[in-house]
Amino acid sequence: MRTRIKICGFTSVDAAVYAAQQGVDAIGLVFYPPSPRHVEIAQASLIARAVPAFVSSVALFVDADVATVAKVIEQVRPGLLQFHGNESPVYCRQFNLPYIKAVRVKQGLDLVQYALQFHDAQGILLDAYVAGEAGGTGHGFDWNLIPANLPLPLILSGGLDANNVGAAIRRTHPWAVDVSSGVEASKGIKDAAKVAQFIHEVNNAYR
Ligand SMILES: O=C(O)c1ccccc1N[C@@H]1O[C@H](COP(=O)(O)O)[C@@H](O)[C@H]1O
Repeated sequence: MRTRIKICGFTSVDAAVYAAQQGVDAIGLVFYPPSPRHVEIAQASLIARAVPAFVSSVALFVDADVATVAKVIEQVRPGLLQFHGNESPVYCRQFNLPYIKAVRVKQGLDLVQYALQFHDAQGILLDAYVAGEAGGTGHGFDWNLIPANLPLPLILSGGLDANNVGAAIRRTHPWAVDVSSGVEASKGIKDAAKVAQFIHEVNNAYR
C-alpha cells in the first residue's frame, strides 16, 4: 500500500506547487494566528488555487470560532478540514465537509474510544502532546501508544522528518503521514531539498 503524504504549514504558492510536483497528496494551510505558519485567507486562497488537480488542500484549525471556519470554507474552498484542538464531534460535523480529527497523544488517553466519537471523520491524526503547544512542535511521541485496533485510518504526525519517516511507516503502517517542522528551513518556510527527500523516503519505506 502506498502511504499518503500531507505536508502542512505552507505560506507561499511556490513552495506548495513545488511539493505538489514532487508528489505530495495534500497541502496544509494553518488558520491559527499564534502559529508561525498561520496564513491569511487571501494568501491561502492563492495557494489553494495554484495547487493542481488531485492534490487536496487541507484547512487546519485549533478551536476556531464557527464564523472563521465558515469564512475559510467559502473563500479558500479546502477539500478537507483538520481540527487540531479540543473540538467536539458535533462541532466538527456542522460544516458538512470531510474532516480529520487530530489528537495529541499522551499516556492514559484511550485512543480507540476517542476515535469512536469521531466515527464519521476521514481519519484520526496522532500528534505529540507538548504542554502549552497546539501542534507543529517538531516533537514525536511513543509509537507504542498507538493501538492496533484504531477504528479510523491513521495519519501519523509529530516530529517526522526524512531520517525517521521510513522507520515510522514500517513500525505503525499509517494510512498517511503529516509533517511540518521536519521539512522546513525555518518556521513557516519549507526547504525544497527536505521536502523532496521526505517524499522519497515515504515512497521507499516498504522497498
Ligand atoms: O503547523 C503548525 O504550526 C500547527 C499549529 C497548530 C496545530 C497544528 C499544527 N501543525 C500540525 O502539527 C503536526 C505536527 O507537526 P510537526 O511535523 O511536528 O511540526 C502536523 O500534523 C501539522 O499538521
